[in-house]
Order: sequence, then structure tokens, then C-alpha cells
Amino acid sequence: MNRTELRMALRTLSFLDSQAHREEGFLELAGEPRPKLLVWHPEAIDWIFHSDPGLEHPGSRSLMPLFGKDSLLWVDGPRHSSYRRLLGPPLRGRRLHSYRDLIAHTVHEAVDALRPGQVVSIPEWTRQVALRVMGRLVLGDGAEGLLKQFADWIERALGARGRTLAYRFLLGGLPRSSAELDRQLVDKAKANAETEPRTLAALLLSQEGLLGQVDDHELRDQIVSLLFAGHETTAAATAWTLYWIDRDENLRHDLRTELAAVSDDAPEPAQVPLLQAVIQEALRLAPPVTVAENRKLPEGGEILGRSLPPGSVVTTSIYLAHRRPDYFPDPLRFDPGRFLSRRVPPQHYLPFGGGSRHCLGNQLGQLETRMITAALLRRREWHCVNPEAAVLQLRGHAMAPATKLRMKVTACRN
Ligand code: HEM
Repeated sequence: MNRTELRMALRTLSFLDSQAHREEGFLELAGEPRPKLLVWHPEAIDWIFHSDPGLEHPGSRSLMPLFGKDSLLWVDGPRHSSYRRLLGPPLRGRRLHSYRDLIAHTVHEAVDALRPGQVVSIPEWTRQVALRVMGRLVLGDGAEGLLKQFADWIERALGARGRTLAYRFLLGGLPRSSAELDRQLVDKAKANAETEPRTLAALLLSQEGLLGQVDDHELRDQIVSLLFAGHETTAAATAWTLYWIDRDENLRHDLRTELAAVSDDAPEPAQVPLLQAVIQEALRLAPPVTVAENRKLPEGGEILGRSLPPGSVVTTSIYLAHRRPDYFPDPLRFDPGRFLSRRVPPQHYLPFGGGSRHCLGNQLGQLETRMITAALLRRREWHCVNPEAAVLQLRGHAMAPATKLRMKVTACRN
């Protein structure tokens, strides 16, 4: 690891901020013989997403011990396509609707449990709700104890930046889950394989002619990957959305007016354009995943006039792409108006990545954020007790508000 990579690993956000002014929109993290580039120029991003089917997707060295070598986050080739064909359809459009009652039930339970006077950590609360939703979708009912163990393990690995770095650089890597937790996750998935609506793990077990045999190790890797990718991200997006709504009394009022015209627990984006724009802007300013997966160029290529030899690796910085002042003037200002009456092209705005690895849960994640935010706005009054704690905190490649950011529930609404 060279000096630049080390700075990037140890002081990630301040290092990235120090690069934001570079108009060329890329940075060389490692040179010959295997160049490694961090890119955020829209042309480069466009090239990567269009070339994606021919690129390779090497796994993250730091996250591999957590999610396993067979995780769908980095498996490539026909196996990857099969995973996407199997898991993609239930996570979008009409089939996603079959999960709406389940999500609504979980969200209402969590919101109803918030009592006036109670103070909670916003990111911890949203993580608990999003994990409960993902737990039900992936494993089915009755997995609360397992989800608690899962959350404790992830917290140990990623909850404190200093500890995460110590694991990575001094202790040989992030801590693996215990064999006992792995076994229980797989057993729970099998025990709930026949329940309705069908769990995502049941789909993996059913094979549906796509995957062939999925052994217990591979099943464990997908369960853990889906639980993590599906809850940590959505929780961060929701926490920031709640924070920004708290900052602006007029916005809160306008959102309540918008919601009053809609009876649905799970509003579609077109029914609540302002809420959707607030979520999009929250995802722009604090993308829950700061970098897209690595892309390796098996045959080399040319990016931004630079010729790259075979084996070069490019990583897209979503964080820096979202802060380009030429496309997002005054980029650090929160302004949902940026998304109100225009579509922002994917090479400028990519909270869910793109190309052939585009996030499988992008519709689900946004639906959940809309549902949690709508339920809170309708049923509770709250305010943030320490807005100064709203700083970005890295949890692996994920990014959330600092855990100490708290809200106080002040009243119930009818
Ligand atoms: C606001 C919420 C979310 C954000 C911001 C987000 C962001 C991302 C990003 C940036 C990627 C990498 C894409 C790339 O490399 O081009 C990704 C991949 C992925 N996400 Fe999400 N995600 C969210 C929610 C979810 C949810 C709810 C699920 C649950 C199913 C999920 C499952 C996945 C999976 C399985 C992949 C890997 C796709 C592949 O490699 O083919 N995500 N996500």
C-alpha cells in the first residue's frame, strides 16, 4: 500500500475533501504496473457503466472476511447474472408490492413504540428498523435474536473507525461471524422456506432453475450480504432525511401538507414529489455507499485520455461525483429543489451505482425511506436535540450520521 492509499484508508473523508477541487475528476491511487484510479468525472463514470458487462468486479479486500468469498456483491460471470435474474424481479415494480404490508407493519410497530419524551439515536433507531425489515424479507419471522447477534457483530467490525482500522491493519482483517451464528442463519432460512410472502433466502433455496445447488456456505454469504447491503444503506438514507427535515420548519410543514393528500402507507414517488426530492438530495449530500464496487479492466482501456493496461482497477467515488460544483452549484447546501423538476443523469448522480452492478435494492431502499419518514411525519412530533452531531461517519464503505445524533419525540399526532 503506497502513501496515497494509506491516506485514503486512514483519513478517508478529509482526504477526499482535499481532492474535490481537481477538475480532471480522477486520482491515481497506484501506478504501473497495475494502475488503480479513483474517478468522479462524469465521462469516466459513463464509460465504466457502459463497459460494465465486459469488466471484472474484484471483491473488496477489507469486506471479504465479513461477507465471504461467494458474496453476490463480487461474484462475477454467469453466476452473478443468475443471482440478478433471481433476486431482481421481487425487488422491483409490482412484485415489490407484495412486501409492502410486511414493511408497513414493521415500520408502524417501530414508530408506535416511540413515546413522547423519549430520546433516541437517529442512526441507531433507523438501523434497527431497517434491519427488522430486511430480516423479515430475507429470513422471515422469528429471527429477532439472530438479527441482534448479527447487528452486534457488524457493530464490532464497523461501528468505530479506529477499531475497524485496527482490525484491518494490525489484527489481520475484520472479524468473521461465528460459526454458530452462520449455522443459525442458514437454519432459520431453511425453516422459513415455505412461508408467504416468499423470503429472499427461500428464493435462493428454491433454485428456480437458475442457480443450481446453493450449499450452506454460499447461502450464508448471500444472507449476510443482503442483510448488510439492505439495512445499513437504507438506515443511513433515512437518518439523513429525518435530520434535514428537522432543520427546516417550512419544509416539514410542506411535507405534511403533501402527505395529507395521500392516504397510502407506501406512497409512490409521483404521489409525494417533495418527499422524494428530499430523499434524493439527502442521498446526494451523504451517499450511504461512498464508492461503487471496484471495476477491473481485463483488456485495458482508455479513460479521460489516459491509456490503462490490462488489469487496471478503477473505483468510482460517488461521494466526490455528488459534490462537483459544475453540476451541483454550491454543492454542500441542502437543496431538494435540485431534484424537483428535472431528471439528473446517472453519470452525475449515482447513489445506487450503475451499469451491470446497479443496486438490486434501490427501489426497496427508497420505498422504505419514504414509508418510515411518512409514518413519523404523520404520527409523531420530534426534534433533533444535538444537530451539531450531524457529522459523516464511515462504517466500512458505508456512511451514516454519527451515532450520537439524537432526536427527542415530543408528541404523538393523530
Ligand atoms: C438507500 C439505500 C441503498 C443505497 C444507497 C445502495 C447503494 C448501492 C451501491 C452504490 C451499490 C454498488 C453498485 C455499483 O457498484 O455500481 C449497491 C449494490 C447492491 N445493493 Fe444496494 N443500496 C441501497 C439499498 C439496498 C437494499 C435495500 C438492498 C436489498 C436487497 C440492496 C442490495 C444490493 C446488492 C445485492 C448489491 C450488489 C449488486 C451487484 O453487485 O450486482 N441495496 N447498492
